[in-house]
Amino acid sequence: MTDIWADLDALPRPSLTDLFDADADRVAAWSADIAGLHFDWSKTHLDAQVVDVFTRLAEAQDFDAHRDALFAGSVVNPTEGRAATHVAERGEGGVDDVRQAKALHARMRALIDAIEGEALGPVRHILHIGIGGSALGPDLLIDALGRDDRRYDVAIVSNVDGCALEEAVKGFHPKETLIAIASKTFTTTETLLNAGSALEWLREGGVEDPYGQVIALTAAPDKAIEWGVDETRVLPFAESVGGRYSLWSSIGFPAAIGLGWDAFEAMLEGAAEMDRHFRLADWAENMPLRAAFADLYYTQARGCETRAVFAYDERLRLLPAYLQQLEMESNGKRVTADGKPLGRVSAPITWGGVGTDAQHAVFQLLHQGTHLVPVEFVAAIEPGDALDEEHHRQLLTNAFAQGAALMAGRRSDDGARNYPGDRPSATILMETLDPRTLGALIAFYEHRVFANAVLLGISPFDQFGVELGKEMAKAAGAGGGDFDASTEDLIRRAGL
Ligand SMILES: O=P(O)(O)OC[C@H]1O[C@](O)(CO)[C@@H](O)[C@@H]1O
Repeated sequence: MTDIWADLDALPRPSLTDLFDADADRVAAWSADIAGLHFDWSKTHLDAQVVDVFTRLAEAQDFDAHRDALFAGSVVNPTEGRAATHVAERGEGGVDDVRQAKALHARMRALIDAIEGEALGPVRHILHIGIGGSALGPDLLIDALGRDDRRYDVAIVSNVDGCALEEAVKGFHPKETLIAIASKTFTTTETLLNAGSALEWLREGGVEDPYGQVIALTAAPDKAIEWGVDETRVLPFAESVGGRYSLWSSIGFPAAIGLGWDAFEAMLEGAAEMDRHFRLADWAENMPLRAAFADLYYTQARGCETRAVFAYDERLRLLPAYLQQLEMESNGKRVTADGKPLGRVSAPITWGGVGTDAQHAVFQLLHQGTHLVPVEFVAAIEPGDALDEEHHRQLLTNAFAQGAALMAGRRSDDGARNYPGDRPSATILMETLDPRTLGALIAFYEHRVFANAVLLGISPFDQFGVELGKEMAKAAGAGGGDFDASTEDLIRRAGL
């Protein structure tokens, strides 16, 4: 293994323009079309030699066995001793997991039918309360796909800051609002506090039986029932579906009801198509694996501490936030799956924004700063707007021009006007942004995270790093805890 990393460091470092000059077919060689998505990794520094080193790493890390285990529903989360069955939600996992996921989807659909049939009274607004993986996925789906023809007003509340809940219910009528409490564990303090306050809002709005307007989306049905949700309105999902991988399960309820069941199913099908690609494609053509090679090349060989994702599509403005949790909570680890020090850097910091806005804010650093930041552009060929086509033309030309400028740079004797160039970017171009393609896109990112984890020997499906802060917040809230002088002073000043 040591040899592999040493070999990586010893590789020659041709510039991007050298790589293009040396291979007339570079674009075709480093591009792929999968599930309605075009992936162009040609403006990265991947070449045959880099891939060769990482192929040896994949062999040394038994990549195929890990991937098979993921799709078989075997234990791939060793620290918690469980499988990760998000692929089964798309029909691509072990037989029993797929059967269970289908049954639970059927239950979700039946409840949606009942809600649409007004079995729970008239519903016009859906208030989804959850945080992290129980909010970011549904939020992304609804924001991206439900701009024009949302069947219900859907608001997603996560922050414990009461301003978030107050804002969310503005314009909602309590008697026509359904509350969906989304929490895998049903113990998350922010979610339960928001849920309690939402019930109070219903009560104050004249709803006689507020619990009658509440459903739960959870892997802990007993806890939801204990909290007061009627058993018939609990939509369970499997414990083995990780929070940040859960939008395919009942956590996706707001998308399934807000966009319609057909859209939800199309999203699952798009993800399944990407699953099949990841499971079956040879390493040389396997896009999530290839992207992971590039990710690792930049973090391990080029010292990149961050990577930036820019959606050149307003509908995907929540994508960077979604990816932050997916990538950083999964692979932001300092030990290997068996608890030994990693001895290397792990996941880069994911950040980003929306184009073209970001060009006028952060691109200065990308073009001329001292940090090397691999950039990713995500765009759709078909416009989402009905305005003059000049809008979309400018949107796409800007995205493509940024990639070109990062790579080519421009020499000048005037340092301030010199663009060094040779800065990498990758582009994902969708034919059209629809449920199927978005499902495939998200599944691509999931598998890329998994491939990165396997190559580094990390366990991507736990998140112990978030526990300590939660415990200390609880202690502080309960007036206990043994804090440092600074924290004690802040607590005192805030009158807590
Ligand atoms: O769905 P839950 O159990 O409320 O947890 C919410 C989020 O909290 C985390 O555990 C991190 O704090 C995430 O992994 C999860 O998505």
